[in-house]
Amino acid sequence: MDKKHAFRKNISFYLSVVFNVIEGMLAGFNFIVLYYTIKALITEQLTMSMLTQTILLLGAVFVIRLIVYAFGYTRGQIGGAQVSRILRLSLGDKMKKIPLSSFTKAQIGEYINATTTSVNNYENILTHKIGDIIKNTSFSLLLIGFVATHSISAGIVLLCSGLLLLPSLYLSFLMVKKYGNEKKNIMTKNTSDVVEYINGIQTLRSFGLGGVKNKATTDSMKAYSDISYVYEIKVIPIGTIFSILCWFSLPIVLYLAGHQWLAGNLEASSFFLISISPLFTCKLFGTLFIDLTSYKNFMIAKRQIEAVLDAEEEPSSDAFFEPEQYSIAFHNVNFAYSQEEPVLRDINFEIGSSQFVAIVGPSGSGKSTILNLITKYYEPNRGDILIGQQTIQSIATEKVMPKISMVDQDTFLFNDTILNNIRYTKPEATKQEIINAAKEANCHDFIEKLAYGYDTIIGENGNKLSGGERQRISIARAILKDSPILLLDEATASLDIENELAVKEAIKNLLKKKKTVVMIAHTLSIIKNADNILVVDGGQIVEEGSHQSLIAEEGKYAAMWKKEHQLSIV
Ligand SMILES: Nc1ncnc2c1ncn2[C@@H]1O[C@H](COP(=O)(O)OP(=O)(O)OP(=O)(O)O)[C@@H](O)[C@H]1O
Repeated sequence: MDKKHAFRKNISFYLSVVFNVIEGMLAGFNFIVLYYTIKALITEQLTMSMLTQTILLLGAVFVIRLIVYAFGYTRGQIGGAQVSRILRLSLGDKMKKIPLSSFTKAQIGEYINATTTSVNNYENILTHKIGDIIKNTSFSLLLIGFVATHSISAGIVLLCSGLLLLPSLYLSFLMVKKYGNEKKNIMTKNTSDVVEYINGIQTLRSFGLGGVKNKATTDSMKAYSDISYVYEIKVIPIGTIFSILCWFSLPIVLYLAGHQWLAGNLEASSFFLISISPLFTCKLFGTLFIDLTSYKNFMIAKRQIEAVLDAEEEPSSDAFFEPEQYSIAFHNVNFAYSQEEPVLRDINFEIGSSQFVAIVGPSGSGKSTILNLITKYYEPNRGDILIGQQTIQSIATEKVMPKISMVDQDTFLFNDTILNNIRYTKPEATKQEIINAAKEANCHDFIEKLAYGYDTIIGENGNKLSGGERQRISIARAILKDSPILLLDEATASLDIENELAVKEAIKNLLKKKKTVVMIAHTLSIIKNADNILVVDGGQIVEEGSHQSLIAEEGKYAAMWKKEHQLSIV
């Protein structure tokens, strides 16, 4: 869906504009009726029947106005809701196309604000602000026009007081541009910080950094309240000065109308009408100033939505991807998360279809990055990655991902039942298939012991489960998905002995399946039988071979093996 279509207004919106103009006119009509009643009173022509007719007329206008208001309001609400629905769908659609590498901490705040606050604000412009602005403008113009038919000079004064809106709005728009944008940026950062804070609340509390001591979040909240204060401080004086200047129209109009009346050029009823008109116009102009400033402010929301809709998309491709076999190859692959720091340098390896290859190496050496490139979370800066002899850079992520199962260190679980969490990778799976996968993943027994078994809701990101249990659920997902490539990031070192053994057993069951397996191993005993072991250090493959050959080589791998065994003896 293109950007133009996402913001396109609909017939309901335009109808609400028409109804708002009519409502503004009808509000002015009351004023005119009042004028003729007063005129009849002053000229002593007011009779009971005339008064009754006037009241009936006002009653009828009131009912018509009520109907027009109801229609205008409902149309405006429906129109606005339809636009924001299309906007939300467009944003959701866009999110699917944005490369995963763009979901950085800063961008997350931007995306959350764009899809929530900004869409709400933009909807508010359509459903309330535009209608109010149109209504008040048409009422003001009708009033000024009516006054001008009795006294041109008074009409000009009222018009001039209205025109004071132009310089005032120019100044307030400058403030909105300066501080409104800054406010938006701070709010975006604030959202990112709050998301990070909530995600890390357990860790923060364990270090006693929960409340006010969490400086980053507190600072960002303070920065937001500071900028909001500065913004108000800058805009309020402009509105106040405008109001004061606008109210000068009252004595001037009084003087002009009085002068005309004394000279016998104005009827008493017209004098009365003209003298009270500034009371209405000043109120209307004040409201217009506030509404137009808010309108400008809300337009920042529109730009924030536009920025997300304009974000660079992953290159799409119609290329076919159904390889006959699932070998994986890296040819001279170079990669850096940021330009200054290369993470992988000239990586070359071949993994035959259905082979089991392990990657080992020190922390930060680039092991997970290799998996991130196979899953297309990131694209290499140089070199080629091939699956089944097809270069995957030219293939859409959604075509590659179904061929890969990933068992990561950070298992993401939904706040749903265990059954649904496992089923996630194969929505059509039967309960029996899920139970079989859970048995192979070594989690059936602990699930059965839970009060509601497979129907147990596991909490936000599975927080009711232990680390080992979460990992086994993730393995069950991979078993159920049954894709030809399996990427594993084994992280059993942080588990207690019971969980470590259970996870290792589950991994062994997973490895029995005939798949192309790439496994990052943090403990070496589990990969002794791998077809090939890649030893990564400083973003390069420094050794490669079977367990026996690497031990015989007496290099890095042999040293790691020795250390692990010394540790296990201790
Ligand atoms: N998203 C990222 N943005 C920027 N730098 C990153 C990102 N992810 C990893 N890095 C950096 O890239 C380097 C390699 O990280 P990687 O996670 O691939 O190492 P690893 O060998 O898997 O480490 P570990 O065994 O500790 O998981 C590290 O210096 C790390 O700080």
